[in-house]
Amino acid sequence: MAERFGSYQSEIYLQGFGGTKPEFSTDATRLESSAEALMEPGPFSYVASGAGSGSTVRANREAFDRWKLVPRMLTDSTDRDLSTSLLGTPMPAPVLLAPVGVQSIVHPEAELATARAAAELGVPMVLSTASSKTIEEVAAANGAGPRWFQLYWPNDPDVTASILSRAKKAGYTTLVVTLDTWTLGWRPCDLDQAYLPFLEGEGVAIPFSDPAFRALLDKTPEEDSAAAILRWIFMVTGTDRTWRQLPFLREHWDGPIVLKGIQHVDDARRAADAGMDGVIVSNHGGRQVDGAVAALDVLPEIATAVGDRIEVLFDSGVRTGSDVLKALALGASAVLLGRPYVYGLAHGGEAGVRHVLRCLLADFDISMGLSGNRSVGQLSPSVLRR
Ligand SMILES: Cc1cc2nc3c(=O)[nH]c(=O)nc-3n(C[C@H](O)[C@H](O)[C@H](O)COP(=O)(O)O)c2cc1C
Ligand SMILES: CC(C)CC(=O)C(=O)O
Repeated sequence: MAERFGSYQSEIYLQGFGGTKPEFSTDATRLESSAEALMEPGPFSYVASGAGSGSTVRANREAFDRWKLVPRMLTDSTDRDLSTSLLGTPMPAPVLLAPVGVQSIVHPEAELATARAAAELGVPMVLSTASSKTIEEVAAANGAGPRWFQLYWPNDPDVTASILSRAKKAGYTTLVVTLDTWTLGWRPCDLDQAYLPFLEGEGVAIPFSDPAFRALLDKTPEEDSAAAILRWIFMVTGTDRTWRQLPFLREHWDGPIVLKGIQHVDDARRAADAGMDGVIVSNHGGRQVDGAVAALDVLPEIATAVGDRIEVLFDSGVRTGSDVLKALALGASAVLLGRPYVYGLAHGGEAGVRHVLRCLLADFDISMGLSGNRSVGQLSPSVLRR
C-alpha cells in the first residue's frame, strides 16, 4: 500500500487529545496572515503581492472556486495510490516545490531548509537560478532527494553552459526554463518600498560562485558587489532569447527540458514542436502580467492540445488538496506549490516547509479518498462540475 499522507491528520488530532495544538496553522490562508506578522514588510509584500492591481493573483484563486468536485460513494478508495512518475522522476504524489528565488529574505537557512524538507518527503524541489545558496550547497542538503533546476537564461552562452553543467554534475535531472520573467512585472507594492532583493545582494549565489561569470568581471563580486549584481541583472533580462535559441539549451542539457510560464495553446504546441519534454502552465503566481488570464482557465485547452505529446504541469494558485485534484482532473500531470511553502519557511525553516507539505499531501490524500478516487491516473474532468 502506498504511503498514507492522510495519517498526518490523525497525528494532529492525537496530539490535540493531549492538549497540544499544531505549531503552525494547517490552513494556507491563515499561514499567510501569520507570516505577515512575522516577516519584515519588504520581504512579506515581495512574496505575497502580484503585478499591478493584483487582479491575476485573485483570478488564479477564483478560477479554482468555479470548479466543484462531485464525490462518489462506496467506491472502496481505501487502498489509494497517489504516486506517479514524471520525466523519469518517481514522486510520492503529483506535487513539486515551485522554484522560488531569494529565500534568504524569508529565513537564514533559505533553500537549504527547503531542500531538506523536500528530501525527507521525497517531493522534488525545483531550485531557482535566483537562489540564495549555490547549486552544490542545495544538492548536498537535498541528499538523495529528487531535484530539478530552473534556469533564468543568461544571454552569455559561456555562463549558461557553465551553470547548466554545474547543475547536471550536482544531480539535478530536469531543466525548467522560465520564459515569463525576462524583466520583472510592474509590482507597485515593491516599488512603493523601493524593495528589490537583488539590489540588497540576495539571490546571486549562483552567478557569484560561477567561474564563467566571474571571468567576465573587472573586479570580483567580493571587491565590487554592486557592479557584479548589475552585470548579472542585465545578463538575465532582455528579449534576445527566442524560440530560435532553444537548440542551444538542448545541446547543453541531456535530460528533460520543461518550459515554464506557458499560457497560450499555440506556445504549448510550439514547445512540443521544438522537442521540449513538457510545459508548466503558469502565470508566475500573478506576479508578471496584471490582468493575465487565470492559469487554471487555460489548462484544459493546453492539456487537450499537447497532453498526449508532452507533460503538462501546472502552477499558480494551488493552496489545498482539492486544488491539486482539480488541476489533475483538468489535465495536469502534476502541480507546483509556490507561496505556501515560503510561508512555512518563514514560520519554522525546515520544519515549517515540512508541515506545509504534509498538510497539502494529507488534504490531497483525504480529498481523493472522500471523493471516491483511488489513483491519480483515474482523474478526469468527469469528477468536476463547473
Ligand atoms: C517570492 C517568489 C519568488 C519566485 N521566484 C521564482 C524564480 O526564481 N523562478 C521562477 O521560475 N519562478 C519564481 N516564482 C514563481 C513560482 O515558481 C510559481 O510560479 C508561483 O509562485 C506559483 O504561484 P503560487 O505562489 O500562487 O503557488 C517565484 C514566486 C515567488 C512568490
Ligand atoms: C528573483 C526574482 C526574479 C524571482 C522571481 O521570479 C519573482 O520574484 O517572481
